[in-house]
Amino acid sequence: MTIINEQEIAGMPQNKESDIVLSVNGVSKKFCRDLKRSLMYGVRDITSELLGLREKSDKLREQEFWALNNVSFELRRGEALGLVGKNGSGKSTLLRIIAGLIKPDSGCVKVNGRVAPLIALGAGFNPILTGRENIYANMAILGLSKKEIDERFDEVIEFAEIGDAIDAPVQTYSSGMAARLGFATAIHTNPDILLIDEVLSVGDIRFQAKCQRALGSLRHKGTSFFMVSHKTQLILSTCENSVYLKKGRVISFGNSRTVMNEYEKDLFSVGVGLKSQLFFSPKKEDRKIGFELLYIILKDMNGKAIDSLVSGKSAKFCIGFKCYRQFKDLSCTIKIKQLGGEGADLIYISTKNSDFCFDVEDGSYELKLVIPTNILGPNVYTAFIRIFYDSIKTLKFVEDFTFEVSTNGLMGQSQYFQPHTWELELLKGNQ
Ligand SMILES: Nc1ncnc2c1ncn2[C@@H]1O[C@H](COP(=O)(O)OP(=O)(O)OP(=O)(O)O)[C@@H](O)[C@H]1O
Repeated sequence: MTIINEQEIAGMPQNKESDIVLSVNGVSKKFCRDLKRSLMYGVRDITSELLGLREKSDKLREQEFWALNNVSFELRRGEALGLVGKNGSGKSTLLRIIAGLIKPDSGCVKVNGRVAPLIALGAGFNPILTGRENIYANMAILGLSKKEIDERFDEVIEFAEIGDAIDAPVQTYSSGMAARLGFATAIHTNPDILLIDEVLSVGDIRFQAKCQRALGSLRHKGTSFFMVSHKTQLILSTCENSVYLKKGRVISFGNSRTVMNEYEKDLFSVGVGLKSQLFFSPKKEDRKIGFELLYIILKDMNGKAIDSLVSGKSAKFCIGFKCYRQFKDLSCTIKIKQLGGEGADLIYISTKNSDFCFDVEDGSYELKLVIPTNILGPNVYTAFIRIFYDSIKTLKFVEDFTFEVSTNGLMGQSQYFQPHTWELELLKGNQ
């Protein structure tokens, strides 16, 4: 595990015991892959616990695995801590343990204050109770008195914007409505710690913006966040520090930018290098519109597929597609930015800007963007590709074609490759 020097962490309060609102110490949790076996182990464990025979075991039984393995970190008052890791790395399990929904097999979680979970929104609701009843039940579980709930109730329903549905059973709600109510309930408990599991991707854009504002004002009041997100941008803009989990273990903990770099390098470098090839399986709707995107591949100038680009070298960005009818004025735009990088696109290329819009008939095609010199420095990049016709009608877009640019050793620390030649002239006056 890499722990980034605390002095390096910008804006992080100094390590005072009273500042720590959440401390996770050596937490491990095992699960069983086989349901029948899992039930059998469960019954055995409960029986031996009742008989006082159960010992905490650090051994795995058949089909068991560690979903979390000796996880430790701390969250300070007012801090936003990100939690990243590939699918299945144990993020939700960790949040569920912190929220007290499941027990760890070993280790402990110390919480100093009130924890409000925004986990699988709406999941905490009882479906047969009404929205109103669920607000009371949920807020009471989080430790609010009846009087406190009465005082906040109107604000909760105003925030949730679910109108008369407040007196209907939650099982009649759409997932968006349940999400609104879940969010409104959690933030109005004035939590010390908010556990957020990809919550901001739920609901329409206007509601997401409203959630962002509400979260901003909670942070001003000193609430600490522990948030899971697969969105690099969100983690970097919200969280000073992050935890990177891999197969249940903490790989690094500290400054978000450093942690995200490590995570993304792992995610996209897959050992020897990221294979920059995307193949798409045909979808029903593709046949309906008459356009099927087949693949996106990087190739060298001889047409051989390559895994990454090299700074200063030539390459082709190849997009394979199949048309089932005629399309006039087919166009493509490619926007490239550094993975996890903020701000504007580094490169924007459009067939329109090169007057290269074309008509296609029924058939298979490969559109090649020929790059005589790759100016990008060594790093991982992501491309947004859009294919459209008749100037504006989108046929397909691919949001995250990720590729790596490596160096042949000549680039050093340079961010871009400047195509160049050198000249030496002997000046006459010096003769
Ligand atoms: N109740 C359970 N019984 C058995 N295995 C489980 C259980 N809950 C989670 N797992 C397994 O534990 C591992 C960690 O799961 P978890 O949901 O915590 O991962 P995650 O990082 O949140 O994944 P994602 O990003 O896909 O949400 C996975 O292999 C998952 O299949």
